[in-house]
Amino acid sequence: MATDKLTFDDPRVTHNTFTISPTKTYHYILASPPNPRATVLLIHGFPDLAFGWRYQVPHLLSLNLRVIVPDTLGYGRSSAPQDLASYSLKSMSADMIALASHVMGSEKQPLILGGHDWGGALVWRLALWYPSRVAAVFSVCTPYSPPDKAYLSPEQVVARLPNFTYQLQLIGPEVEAGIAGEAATRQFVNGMFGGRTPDGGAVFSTARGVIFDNLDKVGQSPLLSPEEVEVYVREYQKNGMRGPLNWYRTRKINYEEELELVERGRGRIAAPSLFVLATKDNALPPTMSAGMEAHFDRLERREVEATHWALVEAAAEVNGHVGRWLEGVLG
Ligand SMILES: O=C(NCCCc1ccccc1)N[C@H]1CC[C@H](OCc2c(F)cccc2F)CC1
Repeated sequence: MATDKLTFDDPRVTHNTFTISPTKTYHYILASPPNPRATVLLIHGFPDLAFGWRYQVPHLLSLNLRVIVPDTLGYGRSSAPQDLASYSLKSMSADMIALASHVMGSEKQPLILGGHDWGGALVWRLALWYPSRVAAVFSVCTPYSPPDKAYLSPEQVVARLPNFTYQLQLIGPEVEAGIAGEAATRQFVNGMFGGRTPDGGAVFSTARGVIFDNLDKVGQSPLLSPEEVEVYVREYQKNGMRGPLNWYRTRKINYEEELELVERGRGRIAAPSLFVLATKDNALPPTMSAGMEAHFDRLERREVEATHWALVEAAAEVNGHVGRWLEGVLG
């Protein structure tokens, strides 16, 4: 099926803001059918935006679902607070529940969570922190990993998972300083979304992170139209890269906050869950999800032939898997 996608100012959606505190406002896209049977909250990853779910929103609308899609903390038209603690998964889980409660009001309809990449890591933690609020949860690309019983530094994680080596660069000052302003952001977006240099060079690799020498030679992304690249460039001007990169700087805070879950023996997800694996995602390779079903009561696993950008590259397949799974969940 030809996969319909939203434009940024699509008439089928509204753009809204929700203020949590004086320093924390979220911008979110809302798509509401007349009598929705459930609400889906979609959480994007790095380096993305609410706009990153543009191929999924029309399909979910067609299933008579209301869809809430925020720019997550640090991104787009949402706030990028200075304090690192605001970017912990526990803190952002509370923000997402507050946003969903605000939109759903007193309605007692099911809340379904969907995440991609870092948004996948967040929806798994939301299911742990708010089990009574979450009717079902799906993640594209990001497997579930239970809260750590012992602290592992980023360096120790990389020793175990070499595919995360790029995170050592993202935690540091280089990308925050080097990807600023329209030109560098345009090169970064084209490169992160598959653009290559004339001799086929990449702008990013999991082993090296951002390859700055290739930035000014990168061509057009094969996954985004030039107009879509300009959406990312425009939306990234307000906050820059500090907010997005802060998600990589909260390992210690996440560990300390999540000890509470370990102590209460809450590392298991009871809600109906779906994991959609991307066979060519070299940041989150298939090996990482081995054995994750041990932590679930009801996990469905599917896979799509795609790189990290499965939401775009395999939009119809992702929509098909999520749609069929939702029909089973909603009955
Ligand atoms: O860094 C991320 N995405 C950027 C990908 C950039 C890219 C663009 C284009 C092509 C390839 C790559 N994602 C994060 C998402 C959360 C993950 O942390 C949670 C976690 C663990 F810590 C341990 C075990 C499993 C687990 F999911 C860590 C990677």
